[in-house]
Parts: sequence; C-alpha cells; structure tokens
Amino acid sequence: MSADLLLAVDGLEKRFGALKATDGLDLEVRTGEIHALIGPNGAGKSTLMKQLSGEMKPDAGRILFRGADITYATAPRRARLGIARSYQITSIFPDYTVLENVATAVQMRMTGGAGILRRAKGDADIEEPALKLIERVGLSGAHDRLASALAHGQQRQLECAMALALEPSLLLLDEPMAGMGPQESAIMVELLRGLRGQVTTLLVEHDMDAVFSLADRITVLVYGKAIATGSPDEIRNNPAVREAYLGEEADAS
Ligand SMILES: Nc1ncnc2c1ncn2[C@@H]1O[C@H](COP(=O)(O)OP(=O)(O)OP(=O)(O)O)[C@@H](O)[C@H]1O
Repeated sequence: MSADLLLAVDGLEKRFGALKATDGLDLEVRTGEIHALIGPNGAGKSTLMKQLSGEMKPDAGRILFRGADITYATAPRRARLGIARSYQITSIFPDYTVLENVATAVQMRMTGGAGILRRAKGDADIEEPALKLIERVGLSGAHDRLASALAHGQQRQLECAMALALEPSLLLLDEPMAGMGPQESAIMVELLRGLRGQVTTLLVEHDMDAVFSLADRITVLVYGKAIATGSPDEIRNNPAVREAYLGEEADAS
C-alpha cells in the first residue's frame, strides 16, 4: 500500500435481496485530497458511505484504513481511528448555543467521548479552540445564538465545525449542500476548499458545480460499481461517464 493511501476499498459488496447496491467496488482515497463520489440516483453512494462509517456491514470485500482492515469495525471504533461522518457522528444539540455545541465536540475529542453530557462552559482550553473552529466555518458572529435559531445552511456549517473539532483523519460528507440556496452553497464550497490538504475528505454531492470546482479526484458510481476515477477534467471527458451520468444530465437540461 503506498504511503499516501489513506483508505482503500477492495471488492466491496452489499446486497439487498437480489439487488447489489455495492457490486465489487474498488476505491482509493489519498491523504489530503478532496475525493468526490458522484453517480445517478440509486447508484449506491449512500450505501457505500454507510459501510465506510460502520453503520452498515458489507457482505463481501474489504475496507482498509491506513492499511488496517476495518471492514467489520464498529462505528465508534472507526470514529476513534479518525473517521468522522459529518452529521451522523456529530448531531447538533438544538437548545445549545453554537459555542456550546462546538465546545461539546472539542470536549468529546479531549476526553475520548467521556463527559459529553456536562455542558462545556467557561473552560478556556475548550472555548478557545471552539471559537477558532466557529471562525473557520464562517459562523463568527453567531457563537451565542441557539443552534435551533440558525438558518439551514448555518446549521450545516455548525455540523462541519463539530466534525472538525474531532480532528478527523477522514471526513465523510454526505450531501453537505443539500437543501441550500446558492449563497449558502457558496459559503460551504469555500469552507470545504479551506480544508483541502488539511483534512482528507470523501464527499457525496449532487451539486455538480460544487463537485467539479472542489474535488481533486472524482469517482463515478453506476449500479454499485466504480466506472471511473480521475481528475475533474478526466471525468468530464470520459466517454463512459458522459454516457452513464453527465450525458444523462445534459440531456435532461
Ligand atoms: N435498506 C435498504 N433496503 C433495500 N434496498 C436499499 C436499501 N438502501 C438502499 N437500497 C437500494 O440500494 C440502491 C442504492 O441506494 P443508495 O441510497 O445507496 O443510492 P444513492 O447513490 O445514494 O442514491 P441517491 O443519489 O438517490 O441518494 C438503490 O436501488 C436503493 O433502492
């Protein structure tokens, strides 16, 4: 396994009855990259993400993280190894402020998950990094607002701050722009762009403008198989991809 390989998926399979939602899938994610997963509806993107986070067990194949086999590791174990799935692992507490939410996530990392029910308040060791994260995701002015009072896009920014508080080695982001308007999407794109080279990110996203402007590499899934992996330009110009996916979109527009 080469040194810059963080995650390797090898011949992964997941069946639902007769349907193979993941069908002999191979995928490699390199350290530091933003790797996007795209594909038509039902291609198996969410099913793959669930198998990577540990919410769903594969039927066959292997998942290697830093060379170690985690195919059947539990979700908490993967979280401890540094795999964070944005809003599965870090759900927002609606009646906490932005700062309290992020401080709780910082505290969770510091204590390894213990003591998360105690509100993290007034502790500079926790609040300082929390405030830095809040600034990093673009929520500076909103630190004392209740999470429930935030706009949808701001709640997604908050989720990102909480996922980053865990200092993950691999961030799994499932449709971070879903339900966002153009302005909110642009903020999220900038936020994710700022993570390039710092946090390895596997991104499932339907917003093709965002994907093609952000991703270092893109893998295209069709019927549970990876039909191509490459740079945005390589994917844009790949005839099989155009036929299977992008061409379909172009026809529809
Ligand atoms: N729990 C389940 N039981 C049965 N079939 C399922 C289950 N989850 C997913 N599927 C099926 O597996 C296939 C892949 O679904 P999945 O949600 O992973 O696709 P996707 O690429 O994420 O789609 P979308 O872009 O619409 O979110 C689909 O045919 C779906 O109907």
